[in-house]
Amino acid sequence: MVKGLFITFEGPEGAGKTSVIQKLAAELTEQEYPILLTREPGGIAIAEQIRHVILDCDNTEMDARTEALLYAAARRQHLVERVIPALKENKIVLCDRFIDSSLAYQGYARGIGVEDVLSINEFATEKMLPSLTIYFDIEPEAGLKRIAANNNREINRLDQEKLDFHYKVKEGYDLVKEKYGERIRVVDASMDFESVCNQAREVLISYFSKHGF
Ligand SMILES: Nc1ncnc2c1ncn2[C@@H]1O[C@H](COP(=O)(O)OP(=O)(O)OP(=O)(O)O)[C@@H](O)[C@H]1O
Ligand SMILES: Cc1cn([C@H]2C[C@H](O)[C@@H](COP(=O)(O)O)O2)c(=O)[nH]c1=O
Repeated sequence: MVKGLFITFEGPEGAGKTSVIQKLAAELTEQEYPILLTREPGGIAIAEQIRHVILDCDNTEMDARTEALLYAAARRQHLVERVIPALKENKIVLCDRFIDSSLAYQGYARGIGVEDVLSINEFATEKMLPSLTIYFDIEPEAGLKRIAANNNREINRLDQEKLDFHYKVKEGYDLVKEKYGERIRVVDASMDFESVCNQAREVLISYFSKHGF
């Protein structure tokens, strides 16, 4: 039986998801919450290899459906190998991106269709969804500026898409928020780092206490 909490973090490029989750995961672990921090695509060896194929290839001509299938394949392996076993051990799994990224990026921004991308992902996940998603809300240009200002961050194939694409990603997320509003909480990610951490921490702690943690 699956017992823990499965919580995901979503948003456009450079919204601050990774930085905020890393800080909060360290704090919450210190406070003895049973946290597992992981990411998509990746988190385990096979999925990290798939990440490399999707994001680090020189081939800018990767077919949109191939891309969608690769994300779904990485998701499947990560779910069965890492997420589900941790949930069975009653852990709180914090995952940097999940299915909503596929719906926004591949389904909407690439133009494959949100319903088609949902359907291959339902096959991959056997319809498993997170119970809570924290959405980092920021204008695409502001997020991209943050990435450009950080010389240490790798720039991947999707970061390099035109600004238009990133605006479509945001529109895709708007559809996702309409469709799954009951599990999605929005934080204002345009604020300074400490304020964004405070907003996300508040959502998490109140969710944990409502769910027996
Ligand atoms: N609130 C903030 N204000 C200013 N800069 C920030 C803020 N949060 C994060 N940053 C910086 O912005 C950059 C992008 O942050 P981060 O990698 O955490 O974003 P992300 O949402 O995980 O991006 P991506 O999904 O594209 O990997 C980093 O250089 C980080 O230090
Ligand atoms: C899970 C997932 C991710 N993406 C995109 C979003 C980002 O451009 C990269 C992941 O890089 P990050 O630095 O770890 O955020 O992949 C996507 O298009 N579809 C997905 O399902």
